[in-house]
Amino acid sequence: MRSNIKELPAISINGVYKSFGLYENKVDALKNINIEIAQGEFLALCGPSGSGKSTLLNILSGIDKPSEGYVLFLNKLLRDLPETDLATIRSKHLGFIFQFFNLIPVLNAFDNVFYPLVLNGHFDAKSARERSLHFLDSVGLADLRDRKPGQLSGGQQQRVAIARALAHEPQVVVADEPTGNLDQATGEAVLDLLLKINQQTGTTFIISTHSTQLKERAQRVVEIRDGELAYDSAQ
Ligand SMILES: Nc1ncnc2c1ncn2[C@@H]1O[C@H](COP(=O)(O)OP(=O)(O)OP(=O)(O)O)[C@@H](O)[C@H]1O
Repeated sequence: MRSNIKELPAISINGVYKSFGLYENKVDALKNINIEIAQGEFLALCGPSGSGKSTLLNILSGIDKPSEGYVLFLNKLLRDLPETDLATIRSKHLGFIFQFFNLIPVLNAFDNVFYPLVLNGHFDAKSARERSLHFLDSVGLADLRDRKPGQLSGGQQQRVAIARALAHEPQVVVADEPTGNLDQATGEAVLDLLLKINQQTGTTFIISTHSTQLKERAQRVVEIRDGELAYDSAQ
């Protein structure tokens, strides 16, 4: 059963259009996007500001719905799922990493990883504690687990966010500009970490980015311009 699941594409995006607003305010953010993403891929999603990258990430992770077309996530048709099922998919199979880390400032590093695990209802406190320690250790932050985000550097905060995104061992990690708020050296270290995790665990990564380094090192590069697929290194 598990081996069949492994052979399915992680995500299949089919004829996706997305518009915002109406009449003279209408913005066509995505136009006929077709992308199949295999499990284990490390994909950089590129394009100028406003080209539609965040819109596409929101649609492929079931946060937003396409105006037309459909997305299969691990062979499930997101369009037809009720919000409770979408929430379950997000909490079990997806991890999110953001440009501004989105850590909870009053919680220390450990609790920023631990609480989402407990609250998503898939782990009891004991296994959530073990997972939190394990994943903080794997991003090199076990010793700093008692520090709050304000007592950590940008790179360290992003490592906490990566541990949080990975701690439930999702099949797919979606990252929106994960190195966009980091200096070049720190951004490169975070990229090294993401590539290492991808190679060690086979987790699929879909990363929107303006970073040349990330584009150069990604297994696959997809570029969107004005809402259209302009380039796909896999084609
Ligand atoms: N909720 C919304 N309402 C109206 N327009 C929107 C909305 N979200 C996005 N847009 C528009 O859709 C287009 C694509 O935006 P999107 O945020 O996906 O671009 P992006 O490539 O992620 O940009 P950036 O690199 O600056 O983050 C833009 O013209 C944007 O203004």
